[in-house]
Amino acid sequence: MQTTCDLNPRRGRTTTLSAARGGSSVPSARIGILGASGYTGAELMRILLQHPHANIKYLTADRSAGLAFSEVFPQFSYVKGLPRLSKFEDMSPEKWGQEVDIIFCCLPHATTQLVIASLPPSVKVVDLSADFRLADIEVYKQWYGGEHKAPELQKEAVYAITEFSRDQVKACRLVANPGCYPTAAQLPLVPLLRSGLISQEDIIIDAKSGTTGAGRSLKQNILYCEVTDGISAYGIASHRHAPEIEQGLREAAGGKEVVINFTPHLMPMSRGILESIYVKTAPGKTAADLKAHLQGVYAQEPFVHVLEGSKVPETRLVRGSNHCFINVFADRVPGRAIIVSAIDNLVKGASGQAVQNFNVMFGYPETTGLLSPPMFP
Ligand SMILES: NC(=O)C1=CN([C@@H]2O[C@H](COP(=O)(O)OP(=O)(O)OC[C@H]3O[C@@H](n4cnc5c(N)ncnc54)[C@H](OP(=O)(O)O)[C@@H]3O)[C@@H](O)[C@H]2O)C=CC1
Ligand SMILES: CC(=O)N[C@@H](CCC(=O)OP(=O)(O)O)C(=O)O
Repeated sequence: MQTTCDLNPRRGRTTTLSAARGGSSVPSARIGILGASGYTGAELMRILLQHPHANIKYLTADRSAGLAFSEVFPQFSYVKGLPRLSKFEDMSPEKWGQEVDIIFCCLPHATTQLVIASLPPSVKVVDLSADFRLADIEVYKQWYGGEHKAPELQKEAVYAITEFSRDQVKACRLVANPGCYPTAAQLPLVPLLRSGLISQEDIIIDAKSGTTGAGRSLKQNILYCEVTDGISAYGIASHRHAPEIEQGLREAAGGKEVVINFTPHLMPMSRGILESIYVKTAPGKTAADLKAHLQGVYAQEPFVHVLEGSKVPETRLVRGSNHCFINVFADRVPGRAIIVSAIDNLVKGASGQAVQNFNVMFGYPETTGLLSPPMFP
């Protein structure tokens, strides 16, 4: 059992563990968070403040640069050991690039590539934006509307849903953390395509998200009055997560082309992603076969759970946790199955998975800092 956990971001490079763990010292990682004043930044702070090997050195912001940490995040003001007056810095890697072992990039896409390219090569990176997710920079240009500014770095980036990529993550410098919708879709679909239990054709993903998915900056479409008491589809047939999901599914299908129908919806809730996914089963296979396969694949996984019986995954059951809940149901239509997948967009869909990847990169137990149970209701 751990007995001491110093939450002070300015602390030294080692964390003392208890005698029960052999009295050893495990090196802490010196961390910078770029874009720390947004939603994924706040969620990273919430997780890393409970992480025994996280030594948070720098937090950057744009509009909030120069503001006190406690002013932007009053919720953390009374966490023991946090200096209340520490301020958000501006983005000047030359000031701090030498003093961190890892940065988490929580910046809007297209703002990260040059920043990461300017860092010393010894600094590891987990990028939460979409800047390094698409392996083909032409596809990036088509969906993100501009040339990729760090094509060489793109080649070394590892797209990492942790459960599928541990060996590559261990060895890499730059992790492209997946998007929230793609995480909820690929966790059930990748094993099913790899095993040939479903067809790569006719995959329909009907997705719903809470408004934190859109970030913390002011936007008319996420104002309370625009979102409450209703549901709206957006990005119809044009959402940039479609090519990201297809990239992962194509690899799982052994390179065969996979084209999905993907429609996201905005829901009047702060957190959560729910996806109802419609698939065609392979000849002779049933929904029960799909479920049994996923149960086998995820039996030992700490964060991915195939629910028992006909229990239905819900966003409120995973809220605030790094868990993904999945279940598979037989459709009324012969030869088809319905998969339901739920995550918290800010945790398994962003900052939780980022910390899971960080743990793998630095050789810490993968669940470190991530074992808080879901908040309910
Ligand atoms: N929200 C979610 O559920 C998910 C988000 N992501 C991705 O993670 C990244 C962060 O998302 P999120 O936290 O929601 O976004 P927010 O809008 O909440 O936060 C963005 C952060 O970046 C800073 N920032 C904005 N523009 C610039 C700029 N030009 N230069 C430097 N800093 C800047 C902001 O500073 P300030 O506030 O001070 O202006 C803020 O700290 C995005 O790429 C997003 O697509 C990925 C998965 C899920
Ligand atoms: C509700 C909402 O607006 N969600 C965001 C997705 C958030 C996410 O995962 O996105 P990135 O690919 O930007 O990292 C969107 O649809 O653009």
